[in-house]
Amino acid sequence: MMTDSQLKPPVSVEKTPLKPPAVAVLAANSLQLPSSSAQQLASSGSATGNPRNKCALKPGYSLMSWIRLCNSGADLSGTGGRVVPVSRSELALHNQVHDAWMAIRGRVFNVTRYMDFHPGGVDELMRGVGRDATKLFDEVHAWVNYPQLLGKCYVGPLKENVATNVEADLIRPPPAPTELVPRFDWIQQRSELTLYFYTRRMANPGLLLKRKDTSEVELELRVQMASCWHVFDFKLSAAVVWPPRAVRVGPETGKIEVVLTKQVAEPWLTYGTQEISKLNSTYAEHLTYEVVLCELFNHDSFELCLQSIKQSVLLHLPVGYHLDILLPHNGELLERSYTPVPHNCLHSNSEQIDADASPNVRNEFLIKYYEKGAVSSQLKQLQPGTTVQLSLPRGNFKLSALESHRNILLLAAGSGITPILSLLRPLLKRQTNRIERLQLLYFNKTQADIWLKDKFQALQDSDERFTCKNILSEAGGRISQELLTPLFNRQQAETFSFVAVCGPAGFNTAAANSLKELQLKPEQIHVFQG
Ligand code: HEM
Repeated sequence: MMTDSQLKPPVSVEKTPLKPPAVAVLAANSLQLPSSSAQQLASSGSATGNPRNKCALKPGYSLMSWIRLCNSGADLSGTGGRVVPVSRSELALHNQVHDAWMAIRGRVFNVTRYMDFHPGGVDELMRGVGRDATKLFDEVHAWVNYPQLLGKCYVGPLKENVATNVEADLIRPPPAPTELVPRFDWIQQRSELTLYFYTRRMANPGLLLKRKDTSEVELELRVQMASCWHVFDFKLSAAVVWPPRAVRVGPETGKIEVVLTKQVAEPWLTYGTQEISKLNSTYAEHLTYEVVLCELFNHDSFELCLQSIKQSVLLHLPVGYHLDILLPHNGELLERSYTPVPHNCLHSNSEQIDADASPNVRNEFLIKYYEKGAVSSQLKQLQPGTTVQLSLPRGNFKLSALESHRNILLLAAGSGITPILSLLRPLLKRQTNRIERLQLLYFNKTQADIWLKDKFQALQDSDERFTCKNILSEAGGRISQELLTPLFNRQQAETFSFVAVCGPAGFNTAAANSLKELQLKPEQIHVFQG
């Protein structure tokens, strides 16, 4: 009898070879793993704990042993810690198993000591030595976090790249391919089917998952990358339970994982079939949602919870994106943009601003109402069961723009906190170029106006990198250059190098002007327009 762990998709059904879902989960400066994953990985030898690892590593060559070696002070680059620019002809000389260098994205690594630790095996790694292996590396596993794994093996820049800023090169995302179609993969266990989609690092993808009618085998899955949607129409081999058991979208890894429960627990020969198509940025669609909850949150705001009709749609927004809520009223269509608050932020028992992998069949909003506000005053009166329309997620926020920044300042005013809120978790969880300091200045009129005060306090208590300071206009606090100047002390190494701003138009303009006066460049500022 087959056990779950023995069930693997037959390779023949795939056009491309099956590759594992993989991203190295490593802390930035030193190679470290959270202890639970470290234990898990120590036994699997895979950078991700992925059980489908192809190559059995020799005893003593697990990921943990590699981390230990990296932290041992051994000279893994062979240059005694010096950074040495390397010409192509020099690189070509290091093409032996006992003397192996490899260039990836203009940076040369000495991979000699990594050979036996490489989960794909020595022969595979040897395919890239003595040359620029960027293309090959990306073809096999673009998601692997090589700067971190090979940090101690860095020899120097490839000479034609010497003129570039090497440090920036370390953290710069790979150039975006003009047309990147997410790569699909799948694995199964007796009772589960997991679909994987790989976009690219820092792609910050969005996801829309739709059950077709009430079908248990037909699913439409759309991956949003910037303004383009890649559509995967699935006809599964057999019925699955709706909604999925878990959905994980990695803004940083670019990996999407959808775990479906099979209605009948048995091995499948294949996942089924799929057709791929593309929708361009002009594509507009409205999704019908119903109100499940609409109740006061504080003296001038309310909470609105929307769920897709028959729970047939699951929506994960790219970080920093928003939706338009559309509401018919007196023959007109009222329309206003709102950013949902992170999943579980309002209703989890925990004080944490956090989310889990439970599928997002609901979207929750915190909305400030204005007595004379055409949209908010109408939305506030919605009764459970009423339907509204939601647009597809929109936005121009680029998570990758923050990748090279470790000290980030967030300026939010009033309800402008919602897009800022969506950044907290992805930034604090970022593995590459780990955040050092994330400071939120939250501007409100009075104490009573502050949203989610306890959650911010809890986050501050649990993560020393995060601080939240409330600034009240009733106490004379307001956005100004004087207020911001002390935060930009260029003598300090950890001065803020990126600022995200969201508030009413006047606040945004004042913040942007002050930041310009403080010599921040436009690429160091993102203003979410309210
Ligand atoms: C450029 C030449 C390379 C080739 C041809 C290559 C090939 C492979 C192959 C075939 C696998 C198994 C993946 C699969 O089963 O589909 C693999 C896994 C892996 N490789 Fe490489 N590799 C190369 C370079 C590197 C480098 C430079 C690193 C260092 C960071 C690396 C790190 C990894 C990791 C961490 C895995 C395991 C991924 C997982 O946990 O699922 N590889 N490689």
